Amino acid sequence: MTVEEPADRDDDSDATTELELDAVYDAIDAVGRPHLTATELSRKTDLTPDEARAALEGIADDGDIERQDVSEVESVWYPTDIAEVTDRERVVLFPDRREVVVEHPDQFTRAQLSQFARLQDTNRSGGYVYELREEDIWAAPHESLEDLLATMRDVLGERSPHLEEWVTSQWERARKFRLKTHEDGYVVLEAESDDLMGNVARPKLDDDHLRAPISDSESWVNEDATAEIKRTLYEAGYPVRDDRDLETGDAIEMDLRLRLRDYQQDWVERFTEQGSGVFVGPPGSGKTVAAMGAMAAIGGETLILVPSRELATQWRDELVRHTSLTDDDIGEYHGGEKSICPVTIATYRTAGMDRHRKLFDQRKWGLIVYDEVHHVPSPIHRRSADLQTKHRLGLTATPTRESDDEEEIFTLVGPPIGTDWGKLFDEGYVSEPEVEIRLVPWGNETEQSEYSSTSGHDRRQAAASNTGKVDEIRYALAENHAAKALVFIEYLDQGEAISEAIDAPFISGETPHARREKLFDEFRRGELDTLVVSRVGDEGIDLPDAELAIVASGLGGSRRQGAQRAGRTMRPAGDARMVILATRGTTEEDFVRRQMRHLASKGIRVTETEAEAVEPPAETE
Ligand SMILES: Nc1ncnc2c1ncn2[C@@H]1O[C@H](COP(=O)(O)OP(=O)(O)OP(=O)(O)O)[C@@H](O)[C@H]1O
Repeated sequence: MTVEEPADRDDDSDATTELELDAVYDAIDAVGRPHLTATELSRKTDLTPDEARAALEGIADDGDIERQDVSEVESVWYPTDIAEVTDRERVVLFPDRREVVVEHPDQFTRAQLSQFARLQDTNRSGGYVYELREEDIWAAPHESLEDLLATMRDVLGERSPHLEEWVTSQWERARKFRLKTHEDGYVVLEAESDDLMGNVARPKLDDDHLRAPISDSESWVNEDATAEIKRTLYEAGYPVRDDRDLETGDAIEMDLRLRLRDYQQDWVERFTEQGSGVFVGPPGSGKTVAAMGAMAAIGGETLILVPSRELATQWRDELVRHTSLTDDDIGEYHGGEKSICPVTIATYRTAGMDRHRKLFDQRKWGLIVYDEVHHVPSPIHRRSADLQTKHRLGLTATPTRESDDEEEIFTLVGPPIGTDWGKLFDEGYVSEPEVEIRLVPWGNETEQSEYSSTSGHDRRQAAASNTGKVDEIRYALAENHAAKALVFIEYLDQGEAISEAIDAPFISGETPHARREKLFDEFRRGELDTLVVSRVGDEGIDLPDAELAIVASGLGGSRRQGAQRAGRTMRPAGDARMVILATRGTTEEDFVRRQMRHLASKGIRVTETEAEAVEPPAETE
């Protein structure tokens, strides 16, 4: 069969046309089966059949595709590694729904997407569905609209004028109002236009917020109501930029004793430029050290807010260890101690109490650091968000709270910085945990019928306490026999039972402080390789590092705990693994899947397996 060369073809044109391997994969996709003929390829490209055949031969010479003669005149061509086509990352955009479906996204793609979209769903065959919402664009950590659009085009692989128009309007919407300090020292709310001030701000804010108009687009505001003003306008769809010029406290001389990693240096630079922000990174990724870098860069009096006294002591130790500060420079302010110094560490609870409030409010802090900042929006801690400070820095691994007021954190404290977890995993600063959901059968019929006949909390507890999980725990421990393992449980009696079944100590909120620290130290020193822990391990207490976390029950009421527990195995040490047990066919299974979608949206690899009640593998020496 001869194929006429098209008349307009230049006679000495080279017949073997350069063809991208991707174009072959696209054509294979299009024909819908894992191979194609040269004729089919020419139909999907602008090549003649002869050119297509010559191009395929060229690619086959590189070893990327193989040829199979199927008749005298016809051959089929197929990828050497079929996975190259089936597991290839593919991005499909639905602009009208503002949805992005990604097949097999790689780590970096997921990290990029998490900067301007939220993961809505995943399916078992590696499909991820992301949605772009207003608040995602408002909170995007990019410095300019061009940077944000560049990231989007990089991920989407195409330009969508319709979508970009919407993103631009949302980006601009987040810059319609700002708070600033007038040269005479009072605080002003400035709108981009008279209409916005007249039709949006003034109707929604009252005399407690606005003292008096200064012009048609500016109002003098009540300094103590700035957090309220920001929240009210945010809820009206207008995030407020906070450019107030607040004094820093007395200068503090402070040097870091360790070199900041490049990404930490980048975080600190972006923070000092922006004036506020939240370092979002996996546990163990160096947020605390980066915060010390910010303290040294700002050089003003610093208030550090933490969720518990244990963490206050830990911060003091880390500051003395990593900086030139001495114990005398650092004060602690909580139930146990009341001293205010150039660097003061206090608990959220104390900072939220009226009788202590004036002490904090009368000081012009140069910097406030909110450690575990996902605490701030809850009622007790919201008050601390009003404290006068020039710079506001949040630290968190999980900017999501049960009530989903993630945006609150970024409104109250500042935009996210450093959400690209992909790079942190790639550079090995944090070992990416492998999170595995294991669906476990019931231990016996009685438990299953108990579950079916109960509801609410009892039903959840029945699924969580399924004794079928004990075998699976033994199996997981035996599979990872060398790893140091933490077994998380939700219910105390389940903890006792598992502790006995696997002969490992059980630590709960009822364990005396001294015994708890003793067991943690033995675990850290390797004298113990397995501990069973209750919610005491969620946060506030610095759990020892572990390579394996088994969540037998209680991913808790929130995604935060799920991520926090994943974080326990994320320390930059060896292969971090997290196994989550859920009783098959119960609400626990659905619940766990939802938790894991959140982790997957932050770039963590989540897989799912069916656990069969089998004998644990024999111990290998
Ligand atoms: N630039 C650095 N150079 C050397 N070690 C570092 C650096 N940054 C962090 N580390 C070490 O890595 C470990 C984790 O750091 P850090 O406590 O800052 O992480 P984190 O994100 O705050 O952890 P968590 O979320 O659990 O609080 C610490 O032992 C710290 O000393």
